[in-house]
Amino acid sequence: MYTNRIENIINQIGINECSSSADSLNLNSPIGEVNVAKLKLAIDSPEAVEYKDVARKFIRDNPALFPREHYMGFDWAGQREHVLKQAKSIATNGVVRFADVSKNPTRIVNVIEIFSLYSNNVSTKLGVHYSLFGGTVQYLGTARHQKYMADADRLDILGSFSMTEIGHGSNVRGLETTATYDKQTKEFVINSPTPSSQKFWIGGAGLHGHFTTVFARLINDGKDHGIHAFVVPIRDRATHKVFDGITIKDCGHKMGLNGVDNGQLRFEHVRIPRENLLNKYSDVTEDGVYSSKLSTPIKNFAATMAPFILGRVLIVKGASGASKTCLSIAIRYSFVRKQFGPSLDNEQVLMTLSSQKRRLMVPLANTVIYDIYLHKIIQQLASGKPPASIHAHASGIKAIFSWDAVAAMQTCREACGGQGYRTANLISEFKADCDIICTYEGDNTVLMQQVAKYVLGLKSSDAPLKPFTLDGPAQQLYNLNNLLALFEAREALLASQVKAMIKNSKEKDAYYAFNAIIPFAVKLGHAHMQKEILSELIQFNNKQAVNPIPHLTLLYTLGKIEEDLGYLVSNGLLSPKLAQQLPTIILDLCDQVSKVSKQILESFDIPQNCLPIENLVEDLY
Ligand SMILES: Cc1cc2nc3c(=O)[nH]c(=O)nc-3n(C[C@H](O)[C@H](O)[C@H](O)COP(=O)(O)OP(=O)(O)OC[C@H]3O[C@@H](n4cnc5c(N)ncnc54)[C@H](O)[C@@H]3O)c2cc1C
Repeated sequence: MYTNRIENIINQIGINECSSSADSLNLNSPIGEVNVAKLKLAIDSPEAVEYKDVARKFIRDNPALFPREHYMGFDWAGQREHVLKQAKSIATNGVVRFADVSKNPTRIVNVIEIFSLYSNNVSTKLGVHYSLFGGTVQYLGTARHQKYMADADRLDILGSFSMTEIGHGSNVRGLETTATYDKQTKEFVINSPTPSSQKFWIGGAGLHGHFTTVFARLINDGKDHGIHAFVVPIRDRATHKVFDGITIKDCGHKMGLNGVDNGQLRFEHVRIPRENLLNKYSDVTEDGVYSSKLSTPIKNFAATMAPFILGRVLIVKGASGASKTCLSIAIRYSFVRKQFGPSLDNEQVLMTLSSQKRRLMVPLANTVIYDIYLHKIIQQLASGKPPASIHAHASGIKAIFSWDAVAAMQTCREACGGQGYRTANLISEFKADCDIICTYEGDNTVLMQQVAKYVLGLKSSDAPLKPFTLDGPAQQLYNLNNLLALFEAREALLASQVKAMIKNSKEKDAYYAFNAIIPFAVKLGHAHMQKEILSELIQFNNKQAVNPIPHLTLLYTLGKIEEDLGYLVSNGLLSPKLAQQLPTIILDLCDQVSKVSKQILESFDIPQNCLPIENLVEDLY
């Protein structure tokens, strides 16, 4: 039935399956006509378009809840209350649902993307509750934990996720909070043994939360079994009073996301029932026998981190929504704002400037390409049996999309000149709210090392290097398969260089040997992700050539090659002659994409109330 629904949508829109291959796509010719409906379906994905449209409709139908002034009329406390009101209304109307976390992740991640077209405050408030709290309970819990779900679904109770401590952020294995089993009372005792073990930054716990999932070291009979997750009630549902033994402080005003209440939590010998251990993988019997389905504490730890995959996809969706709105604001402005021209009585709009096209079209291409790549990760997640690669690839796309999104928002701000700095024009709000996505749910620099370690662990990284140089006429740079071969050769070379550096390191200890080469590992992570994305996009374009996605794929790819020109040329992977031609090819592509950029923005189908009230320039013209 589900397949039929997708086929129906495809038939209605008339997507031409398998009409051409990336080889035969002539990317050295102008972009043909753009059909906005087809493009929307391709970017949103046939599986998700229906879900996204439900969320779009909800925003459009509720202008009082989603005013075009966003949070400008509120003080800090008022903003938090309004974000809670938005989240509750979304929940009670069934637009976001707990069951989707495990049964239909495609729905929840796409719905949340649409709310981030409006603001990352509301999408984060929802993401923390549904994906971090709900995901932990659903992925790590068992039938005995389902009792929380019905109330939590309607946001009658609010959940949070307590992993980070003041002393340990990225290094989760170093957490100090303890959960000691007391077999006399059949309870776990949750304790913050040191000042540095206080939970910090816990989203949703500062003001509103009733429950939190605490990540703590499970101690049984004096033995430390490593990090496990526990459901801990923190506030009384009826009185909202914080329970005895728990101290909660507000983390204070932040650079952004001030509609989300982040809290600091300290536990002093807080007792919870034995059953509150999320026991999908490990358990302690009533009489105190610990068992685990996983053979080692490291494997148990890895399983405990599983909910992060959904969380990371949600973060990327947040970056995607915010980027689309900011790009929409900046590009629309560039089509109306006039400045300079051949004469004073013939001033031209900003979008006629080659520099404006160059700055805005590359981020626009990146946003579309990352979005399409994400379809694959979401499908893997939704399959219920994701491949082993999903952890590395969800981490990798989270890191590169968030880095590029934050850079894109700065570009959008500058592209609008002084108007970009005006709060009412919203870019500053998105920019401040999104900055943190580079750090939370895994710091990007740390995540990219995980991608590198994944690549270094692949058998293919031991294969002998094949000589490779991309050379010849400029036409070579228009062929996506050539560019994929270039990306494959770069990844293989980097992997062999990183391996050699570690092997030949003067450091005896493996930790220090890796530490000495982290920047190269991060570079390898980028190289791998760029190759994966291009490979996926070639397959996508081969199946359905929807204008202008093949040209956007080329622009994304050439942009990434240009960012790494030094390495590619100095290592002989790209000829200096082709490297010289690259900037003009990119500029020409940006010019072409700018001509269809309004249709691309239309395909994002951003509800009007997500956008600034005056479209920046109506004041002026
Ligand atoms: C607004 C906000 C909301 C949050 N919400 C939550 C929440 O709901 N629940 C929760 O549990 N946590 C939450 N966090 C915490 C967040 O996940 C952590 O901030 C994050 O994991 C990074 O940890 P840290 O801040 O301690 O930075 P650190 O880990 O101390 O990192 C500091 C710097 O050192 C670098 N670094 C660290 N280790 C390495 C390494 N091995 N290699 C290279 N570089 C390294 C990092 O790149 C970074 O630049 C939130 C944080 C914020 C700011």
